[in-house]
Formats: sequence, C-alpha cells, structure tokens
Amino acid sequence: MRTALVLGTGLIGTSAALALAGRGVRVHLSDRDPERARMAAALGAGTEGEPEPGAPADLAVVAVPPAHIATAVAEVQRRGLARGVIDVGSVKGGPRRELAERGGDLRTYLGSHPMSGREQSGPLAATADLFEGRPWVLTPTPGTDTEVLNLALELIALCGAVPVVMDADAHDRAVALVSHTPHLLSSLVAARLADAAETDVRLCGQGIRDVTRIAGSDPGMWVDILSANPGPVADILAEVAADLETAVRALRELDSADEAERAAGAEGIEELLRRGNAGRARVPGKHGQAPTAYETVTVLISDRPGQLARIFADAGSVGVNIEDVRIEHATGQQAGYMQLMVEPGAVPVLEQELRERGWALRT
Ligand SMILES: NC(=O)c1ccc[n+]([C@@H]2O[C@H](COP(=O)([O-])OP(=O)(O)OC[C@H]3O[C@@H](n4cnc5c(N)ncnc54)[C@H](O)[C@@H]3O)[C@@H](O)[C@H]2O)c1
Ligand SMILES: O=C(O)C(=O)C[C@]1(C(=O)O)C=C[C@@H](O)C=C1
Repeated sequence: MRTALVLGTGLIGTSAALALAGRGVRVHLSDRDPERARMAAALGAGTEGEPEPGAPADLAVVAVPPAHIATAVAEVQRRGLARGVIDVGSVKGGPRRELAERGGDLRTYLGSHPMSGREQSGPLAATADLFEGRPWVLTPTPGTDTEVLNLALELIALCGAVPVVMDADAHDRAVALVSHTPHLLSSLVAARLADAAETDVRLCGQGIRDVTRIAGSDPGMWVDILSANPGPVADILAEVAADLETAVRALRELDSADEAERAAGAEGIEELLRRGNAGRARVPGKHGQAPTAYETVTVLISDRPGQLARIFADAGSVGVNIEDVRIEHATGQQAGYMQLMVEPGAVPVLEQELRERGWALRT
C-alpha cells in the first residue's frame, strides 16, 4: 500500500494513520472538523486534505461514529477518493445494510473492527501502537473484491494487529458479549459514585478503578454504538439481570438469623464468584494467546521523574521481560506500588536484583 486516506481523525483514525505513516505509507487526513485533521497532521500522522482528483488513494479508512459510516463510505465511493474502502466501526451489520440501501458499492467496501481502543477520544489520545497484538475483525462476503481484502490485510499487518475473519452479524453478537455489555456494566457501577459522599469516594482503590475505566468514554459515541446493536446487548443484559437477582437473594439469605439460610446464601454467592473465575480465565492473554498466569512482584516507588525508567532498566539488566505493569497510587502520598507482571520463573532473580539495587518490595 502506497497511499491511504483516513476519514475521521479521532482516536482510531489517527492511531491507524500514525502506524501507517510510521511505516512509509503516504496518508491523507480528513475530518468533518478541520481542526482535528490539522492536529493529526501535527502529530505526524500524514498530511491534511484529500487525494488530488483523479489520483485515488489505495485504501480509505473510514473512522467516524457508527451512525455516519454508511454516508461517509458512500461519499468516498461517489467521489472516487480511493480504490477500496474499509470502516473501523464497533458494529458491522447495520452500516453494511445501510450502505446497501444507499446503493453503495459493496464489492469495494469491507467492514472491519480493531478490538482495541481507549476511554478517551480525539487525535491527542491516539498512539501508533494502539493495535499491536490485538485482534482486528474483517467481515468479507463472497462478493468482496480480493484487492480490497488484501489491502485491508496489509493495513492490519502494518498496524501490528492480528486479522480475524467473521460474519458481520456474528461479530455484532460477539461484541455485545465482550465489549458492549461490559461497557454498560462499567457505567452502571460508576453511576453509583455520582452522588456518593466524598468521605466514601476518597477510599476508591484499584478494584473500582479497574471496573470503571471505560465508563469515562464519550456518551455520544456509545449511544451510537449501542443504537446499532441494541437487541444482542439487551439479551445479554437480561441474563446479567437474572444473575443480579440471584446475588441479591443470596446476600439477603446471608443476612438471615437462620443458619441453614445463611449456608444457602454463602453457597449461592460462591457459585457466582466461581463462575466469574471460570469466565475470567477465558480472557485471552497478549497477542490472543491462551491466558498466561504471570506472577506479580510489587515494588514501592516514589512519584519522581525517572523512577519508572530506572526500574525497567534494572529488570532488563538481569534479562527479565516485564509482561505487564500496573500502578497503584497511594492516597495522599507522593508514592505508589508498582506491580510488575513476569513469568513465574523470573520472580526470584528479579526480586534479588531489585533488593540489591535498593528497591523496597512488598511481600
Ligand atoms: N473508541 C474506541 O475504543 C473504539 C475502538 C474500536 C473502534 N471504534 C470505532 O471507531 C470509530 C471512531 O471512533 P473514535 O473512538 O476514533 O472516535 P473519535 O470521536 O475520537 O473520532 C471520530 C472522528 O470522526 C469525525 N467525524 C464524525 N463524523 C464525520 C463525518 N461524517 N465525516 C468525517 N469525519 C467525521 C469526528 O469529528 C471525530 O474527529 C467509531 O465508529 C467507533 O465505533 C472505537
Ligand atoms: O479499552 C477500551 O477503552 C475500550 O473500550 C476498547 C473497546 C473494547 O470494548 O474493548 C471498545 C470499543 C471498541 O469497539 C473496541 C474496543
């Protein structure tokens, strides 16, 4: 691929553009809001503006909210801005049907969806490595042009992602389970905090931060996403509601004076928690591999420049690969705990090295 047009230079469009530009693709950047295209260009994601008339880009990447995808794809096709068009929307069935209704060319259009994102929007939140090692769904049909499919596969490779081919409606049912329902549940938990007392909220620890991160997303975008996939999400939410009723009943039993009822309540809750363990164990690890059981080495760090670089360098000096990291910030102190996730075999050597270099470890 030599040239690409990215239409919609928000989080996802600019991230893809940064990855493409970084690998030598000439990227044209366009957005309904010209300031956003300018900002993406200033970040090094390409040049602002559309391809010259008569010189279409190899591939257009439409990265606008789901409600605008079909119109934007049809417009790119009508104006001949690119030889093939993909979109990156979170929902696949609806936009495809809408494009068909508008008389768009379904042969040179391919619906896609990178399974990676953030709770922030806009070009300033974009990063070139956003899609590294993540699944990127493609929904070709027997009529899809082979050249467009190949260009999409090339784009995914340039972004470091892993292609997954699916039927559009099967994709929508799957993301209802792994993305859209979790999003709503995160918002529901976070909503409990909106009017809570300050004395309660100040106790927030890592657990609630993990559960509510995605509740910080743009409501406008999520109304759009959920409006394009309401049925499958409502089906799963109804199942969650049944589990919630079971949980409430079990908790009321735990509160009972009757010993047998308390035992039944404990059994009910334990069953829910165990099902949670079983589901959590199925979440794939890095690069879509089976989940790896990493061990955690927890180190006290002070909130000063250079601390993170120093700890990574110290781990690297004994050949230990940090698989994942998490920081637990201490309330009211310029310090925190840094959790370093490593292969179990690497724990003794990492702990010894860090102690020798003066780090305080939490045991
Ligand atoms: N945010 C995520 O985590 C995530 C992950 C994967 C896929 N997606 C999908 O990617 C798409 C973009 O989401 P985002 O998070 O980058 O949103 P964003 O709000 O950061 O960016 C969307 C951009 O599209 C522009 N835009 C809107 N309508 C337009 C139009 N008709 N023509 C040109 N530009 C237009 C907006 O000005 C904005 O700059 C959505 O379809 C979303 O479902 C989002
Ligand atoms: O990590 C996040 O912030 C996301 O919400 C990303 C996430 C997801 O649910 O995994 C959200 C919507 C997208 O369509 C794809 C990815």
